[in-house]
Amino acid sequence: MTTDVRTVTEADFADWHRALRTGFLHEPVLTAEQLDARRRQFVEGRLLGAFDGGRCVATYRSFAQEVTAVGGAPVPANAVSNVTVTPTHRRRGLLTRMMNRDLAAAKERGDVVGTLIAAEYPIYGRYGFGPATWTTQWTVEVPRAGLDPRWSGPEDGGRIDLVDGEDVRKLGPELYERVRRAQPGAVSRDELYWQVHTGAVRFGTEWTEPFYAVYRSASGEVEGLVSYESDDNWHDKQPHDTADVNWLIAATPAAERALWRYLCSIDWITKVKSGWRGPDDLLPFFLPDPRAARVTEHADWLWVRILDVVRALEARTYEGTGSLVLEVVDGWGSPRASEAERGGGLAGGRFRLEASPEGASCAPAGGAAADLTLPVGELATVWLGDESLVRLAALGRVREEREGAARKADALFRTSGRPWCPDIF
Ligand SMILES: CC(=O)SCCNC(=O)CCNC(=O)[C@H](O)C(C)(C)COP(=O)(O)OP(=O)(O)OC[C@H]1O[C@@H](n2cnc3c(N)ncnc32)[C@H](O)[C@@H]1OP(=O)(O)O
Repeated sequence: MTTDVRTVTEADFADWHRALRTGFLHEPVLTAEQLDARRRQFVEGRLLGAFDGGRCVATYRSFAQEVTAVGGAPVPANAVSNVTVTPTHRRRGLLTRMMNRDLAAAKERGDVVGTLIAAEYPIYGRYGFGPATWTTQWTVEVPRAGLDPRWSGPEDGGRIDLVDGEDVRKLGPELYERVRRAQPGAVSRDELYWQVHTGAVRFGTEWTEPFYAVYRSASGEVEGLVSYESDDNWHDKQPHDTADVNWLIAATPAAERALWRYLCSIDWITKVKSGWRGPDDLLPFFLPDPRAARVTEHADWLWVRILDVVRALEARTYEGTGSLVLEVVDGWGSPRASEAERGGGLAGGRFRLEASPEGASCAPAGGAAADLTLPVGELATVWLGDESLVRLAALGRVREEREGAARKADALFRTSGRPWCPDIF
């Protein structure tokens, strides 16, 4: 019997969710209320499923998103999520079929990139995605940090107040818009994001009501928000509580400093777990002893798939000045996929990039000699400025066609701040 890959209708929704939960090894059945909450994510045509004898055995969802390019421009993205194949149907090419179909549709629609957060590193490179941002978690040993225990609020005239979820739904969206426009790699959030992350809409995962704190500057401007939980951990008649940060967003270093300082000042808290931060986060250096902040996790985070090289390269800014001819190789190599299914050539070609701090142009380079040859996934890896072409050349992942081209390209592509995506989706 053939397995049919097709778009999912409202009638398939419960079955599709059962397959999704099964693929992620979660309890397979959702309550009617949880299903209703999830219906808000339903967009006709953007959910795919594979069906075997009428039963859903694979899931895939994409949705419209914007990702911030270097310099702050929002770039239209096809965000990919909810990818699962039921264990009984794995390694028969179902993901490949869904991915090919969706990326071709995204290209057709005019999306510039695809984005996703990869569950496992080896899955998505074959489809032309590359890891474009990284993330780090720290655990701060508060007693070792060297902080003054008498601290009772920001010294800069700002203030910190505790608020509830409803306040966060009011204050968060505007603050986040400011944050994401200044943060390459950050992605857009819709209203549902704020509802889910403040417990107003429950998708079926466990919910513990967190604490929320807001930082306002001396002039009363909302500049930072944090959501955190604590574990009520006492032993030997001593508190050993951990403040576990769900998320912290700050539009200014002052807000960031004040919120971390606040978390490290809470009585009973001996550890602060930072949650997923950008790898060059300032947190350790807010502490008199930065070694009190130990890196506990470090991993690739946002993966990008370039769908339109010209628009992707023109959307970002460049700190250096120069001209480069790039041979971008596209097409992936699943031996089981037919040529039509592979979708190779979605974005490949030879392009000339002329860049300077004043602006950039990119156009097909015709027969001009290439400076660098690189797979489309490696272009994604350098697009947000986080990887070095010299390193990629040393690894044999890009090829210099002209000596010194990788160093020259680094001078254009690399950025002073590292990209970061605060979200998981
Ligand atoms: C954005 C997100 O949603 S991330 C979440 C991803 N989902 C999960 O991790 C849930 C558990 N895993 C799964 O459901 C499945 O294993 C999937 C979705 C990752 C892969 O689905 P499949 O249908 O088995 O993939 P498919 O058969 O199309 O595989 C294509 C190729 O990728 C390879 N591949 C697929 N998954 C993996 C993996 N986890 N690790 C290494 N290689 C993989 C296959 O071996 C195959 O290679 P080949 O063509 O050279 O033989």
